[in-house]
Amino acid sequence: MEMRKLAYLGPEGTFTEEALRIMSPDAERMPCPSVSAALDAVRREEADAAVVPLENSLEGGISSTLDELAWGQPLMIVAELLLPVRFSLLARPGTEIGHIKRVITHQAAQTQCRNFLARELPNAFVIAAASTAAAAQEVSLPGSPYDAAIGAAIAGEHYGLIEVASDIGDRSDTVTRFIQVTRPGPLPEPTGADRTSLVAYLADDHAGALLDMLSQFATRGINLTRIESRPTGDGIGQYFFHFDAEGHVSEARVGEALSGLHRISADVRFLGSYPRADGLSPRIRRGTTDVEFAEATEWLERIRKGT
Ligand SMILES: O=C(O)C(=O)Cc1ccccc1
Repeated sequence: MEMRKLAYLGPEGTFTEEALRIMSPDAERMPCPSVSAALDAVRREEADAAVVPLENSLEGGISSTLDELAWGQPLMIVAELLLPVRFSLLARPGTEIGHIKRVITHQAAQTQCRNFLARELPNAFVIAAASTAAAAQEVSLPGSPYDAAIGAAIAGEHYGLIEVASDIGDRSDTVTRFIQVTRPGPLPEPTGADRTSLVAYLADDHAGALLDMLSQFATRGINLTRIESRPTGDGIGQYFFHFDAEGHVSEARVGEALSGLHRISADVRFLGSYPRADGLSPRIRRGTTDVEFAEATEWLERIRKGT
C-alpha cells in the first residue's frame, strides 16, 4: 500500500506533529506553514489528509481552524485526538530569564501561559508566530530579534535551544483536541461512541433563531459537546454557528436532527462523523433509539394507508 501523506501545522516540533505521530505513526509527514496551507494541501490533492488543532480545554475553539473548515472547498473530519500539552520557555544557550524582553509563540500558547508571563516576565513583549515550533526556529536564527519562545520541550531540542523554565502553563491538565481531515468521501463506520461536527448559517435573523437550531438537537435527545458562534464577515451582529454533537449521522436521531436543521437554515455544512477520542458513549434517551424511530415511521405509514 502506498504511504499516506499527511499535511500538518509545522515546522517540525509542533504539538500538531506530536498529535500526528500518535494518530498515524507510519504516515509520510508534510509540514506546512499554517493551518490554511495544511488544509489547502488536502484540497489540492497534494496530501491525503491534514492534522490541525481544533479546540483547547482552556481556550475553546481555534478560530483559524474553525473558519477554514466553514468556508472554501468542503473537507471532512475522519478522526480526532486529545493531547495534553506542556509548555517550556526556550532560549539560546546562556540566556538568563532576567534578560528576556521579547517572547515569540503561538497565540494559543500565549493565552495558556498568561499567569506565568504576568508573574515572571511582566515587561516582556509577546509576539505571535504561526506555531510554537516556528517561534522556536525563529529564536534559534543568528541575530533574531526575539529572546525566547514558548513551545514544546522537544522543539527546543530540535532547534538547539535550552529550557529556561518548564511546565509554564497556567494549568497542568490542559488538553488540546486535534483533528484529521480529508476530502469528502466514505464516512468512518459508527462505533457507538462518535461525534458529528457541522456548521449552520441562519436563514433569517429573528428572536429565538439559535433556540430553533438547538431545539433540533434537544427534541431528538442529542447532547452537544461544543457550540461556537463565528462572525460571517458581513457586519457586526452577523454570525454562524459550529456544533459538535454526540452520535453518528448514520443514527436515526442524528440524521433527523440534521435534516431538521437543514429545513430551517440557509445552509448546513456537514463536517463529519467520526469516533470520539475519549470513547464516551452517549446516554440514549427513551424514544430516540434507531428502533423507536423505525417503529414510528412504520406506524405513520400504516395510518396514512389506513391499514
Ligand atoms: O503551535 C503548535 O505547536 C501547535 O500545534 C498549535 C498549538 C499551540 C498551542 C497549544 C496547542 C496547539
